[in-house]
Amino acid sequence: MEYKLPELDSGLYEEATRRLDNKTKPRGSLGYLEEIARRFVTITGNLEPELPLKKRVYVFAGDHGVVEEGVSTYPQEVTRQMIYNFLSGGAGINVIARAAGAEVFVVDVGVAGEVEAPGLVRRKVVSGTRNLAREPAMTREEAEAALKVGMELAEEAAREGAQLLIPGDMGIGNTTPSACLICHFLGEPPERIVGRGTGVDEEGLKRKIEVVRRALELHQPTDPLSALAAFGGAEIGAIAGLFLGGARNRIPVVMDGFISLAGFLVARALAPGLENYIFCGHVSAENGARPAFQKLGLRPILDLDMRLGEGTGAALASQIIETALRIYREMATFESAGVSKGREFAS
Ligand SMILES: O=C(O)c1ccc[n+]([C@@H]2O[C@H](COP(=O)([O-])O)[C@@H](O)[C@H]2O)c1
Ligand SMILES: Cc1cc2nc[nH]c2cc1C
Repeated sequence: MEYKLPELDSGLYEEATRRLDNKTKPRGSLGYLEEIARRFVTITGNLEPELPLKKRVYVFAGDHGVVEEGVSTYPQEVTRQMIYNFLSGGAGINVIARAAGAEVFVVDVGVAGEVEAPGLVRRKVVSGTRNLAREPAMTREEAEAALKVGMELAEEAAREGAQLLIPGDMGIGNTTPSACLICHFLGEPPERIVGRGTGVDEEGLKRKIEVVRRALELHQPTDPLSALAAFGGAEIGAIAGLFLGGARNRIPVVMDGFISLAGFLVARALAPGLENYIFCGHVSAENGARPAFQKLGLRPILDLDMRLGEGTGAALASQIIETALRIYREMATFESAGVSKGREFAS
């Protein structure tokens, strides 16, 4: 199964560059902000994006059978407890999303047990995954269903006029399947990628590396969907689906941290070239994020030692993306402001 991505028009990129070059500043002096604006215009196919941006955060929640191997410092019930926190507006992502003017949706895609709460988007495809160290975390059907949740929510967001999508995650234990997926897709050894997640000690880190090594040996998946099924989890599948659905609808998706990176890699394996349709919000402080970015040639917008997940790094970066677009839309040109052009315009 391969997902076809829409064509990108390099003419739009050139026209956006021309417009930026006419703003009252030495050419290129706003650095990466200019590249962000050009890329946004090219991805959306719209030379005049409307501001403020309509931004949506989807926090996908799921549980992981692998927690029985002692790979997290927190108990599994924190996943569910944090859902209530998200819904009452008190979590990190709620605060950052308010500052960024983004709407937050909380989606149960794989939490263990029944969860009912007003405002919760109920799209459960599995009631917690199985232990990836012993058996596939999900069936292929469950993996496909998780992917579909993200894709359908992206479609809905597109119909409702969203202009920027931010995938978030909540799931005790999910840095372990994420590390498995990153090792699998990038061919990196576990000791370079596995990190401390919520903060396991030295012994916990060794245990986690061993679990990932064992899982990679046990499963050896041969296609992207079986990799997602083997390692899990549902929230990672939904994140992958949001990336695919966003790209299909020409809505930029902003990658968050380590879990978001794992979801991106699943999606990119299904849709080669996906990196051209997304922004990397930040580089997570989790061990493997930086080497993975280097290998992929990805440039994060922010590098703030964050490792919370929930979409926090991406939501924060969305403010930089919005500011880049304001520059592109609102800055005066040399002509409109009556400012003399430099010699660089002669060429
Ligand atoms: O986003 C990140 O880079 C990140 C790095 C480490 C931990 N987390 C969050 O912490 C939880 C997973 O950590 P752990 O130790 O339980 O695997 C999960 O809810 C993630 O959102 C997130
Ligand atoms: C409290 C807490 C909040 C989180 N948010 C994302 N992952 C998390 C993990 C914990 C433990």
